[in-house]
Amino acid sequence: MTIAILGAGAFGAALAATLGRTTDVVLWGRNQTGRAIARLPGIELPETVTVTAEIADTDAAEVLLLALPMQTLAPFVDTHLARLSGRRLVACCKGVDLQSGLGPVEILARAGGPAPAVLTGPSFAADIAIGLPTALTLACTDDQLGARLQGQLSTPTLRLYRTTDVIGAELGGALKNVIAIASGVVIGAGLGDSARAALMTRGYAEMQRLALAHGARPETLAGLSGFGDLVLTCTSDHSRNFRFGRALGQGSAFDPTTTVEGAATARAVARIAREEKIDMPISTMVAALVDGKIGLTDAMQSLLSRPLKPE
Ligand SMILES: NC(=O)C1=CN([C@@H]2O[C@H](COP(=O)(O)OP(=O)(O)OC[C@H]3O[C@@H](n4cnc5c(N)ncnc54)[C@H](OP(=O)(O)O)[C@@H]3O)[C@@H](O)[C@H]2O)C=CC1
Ligand SMILES: O=C(CO)COP(=O)(O)O
Repeated sequence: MTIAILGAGAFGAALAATLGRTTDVVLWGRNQTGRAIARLPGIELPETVTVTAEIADTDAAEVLLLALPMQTLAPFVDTHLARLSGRRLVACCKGVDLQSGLGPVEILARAGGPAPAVLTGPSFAADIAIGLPTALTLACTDDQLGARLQGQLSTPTLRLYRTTDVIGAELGGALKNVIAIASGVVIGAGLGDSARAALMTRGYAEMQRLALAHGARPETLAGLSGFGDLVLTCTSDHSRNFRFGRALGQGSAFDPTTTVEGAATARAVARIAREEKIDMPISTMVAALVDGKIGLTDAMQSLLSRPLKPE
């Protein structure tokens, strides 16, 4: 069996590194030259991994993993619709499309074919790539197909759990990035670990509020793709979303070429919350902060002065 990975960034390359230990992999990057991965330096890919900039090299693969930043997924699918049509597709991105408000699986469904899946959960690319133990969620509405993918995409160090709750898995992965930015802001502004714990907990409450309103199951939010990834991303310096938030909190500069999924997702979530009248104060505040519509002091004041209420 051959697995193709579209997107030779950090996550795509990490998946290639681990999957290449048990199967043949084609890793495609639009600007890729040679085998070194610019966004995951120092990783040597196994010989079983073919690295290419020619997308036609992915045409024979049985499964296609799309490891692209969320806001590039819809234009990518539209551009390559004929090539993706009818294929077995797995989204490996976290976020909500700003233009449509859709998650990655609904976007992949435009290509027709078998039910698309999403692979999400707590994992840093660098950990996966060097074979540290990692557990992720594979969500697919078709459980038979999900079971097959679970087997095909698990490796001795990458353990996949399976669910049919695609909405829950997608929204957990998308929303935790927004809360991770907020956690970074709290730490960057010197507000302390207690404030971060409060924010993570209330952030989790609002993740559940939105996800359950969209039909997600509570146990999915409590699992790897929700709570698990929230904990990892809000507490680790390895997270780009956390570091971006910390820079905001410190008032320092941040490299604009870094992928920070939570920024656009915060805007999308703030709009959905407004339209659907769902109370999402932290995500709404992150969107306003990211867009420079509110300052840090006012944002904190606004969160702390909300009416007291039952937990
Ligand atoms: N990194 C991680 O630890 C993890 C990441 N993820 C998720 O994986 C997804 C991808 O992130 P990640 O790999 O880290 O991001 P990176 O920034 O490391 O890489 C993004 C890759 O996407 C490519 N790309 C961007 N736009 C396009 C486009 N329009 N067409 C084709 N290729 C494009 C970039 O190519 P170029 O370099 O040419 O711009 C780059 O190779 C995100 O949703 C992220 O949340 C999930 C779990 C872990
Ligand atoms: O999703 C991730 C960990 O599960 C990676 O987090 P960042 O995108 O914040 O680096």
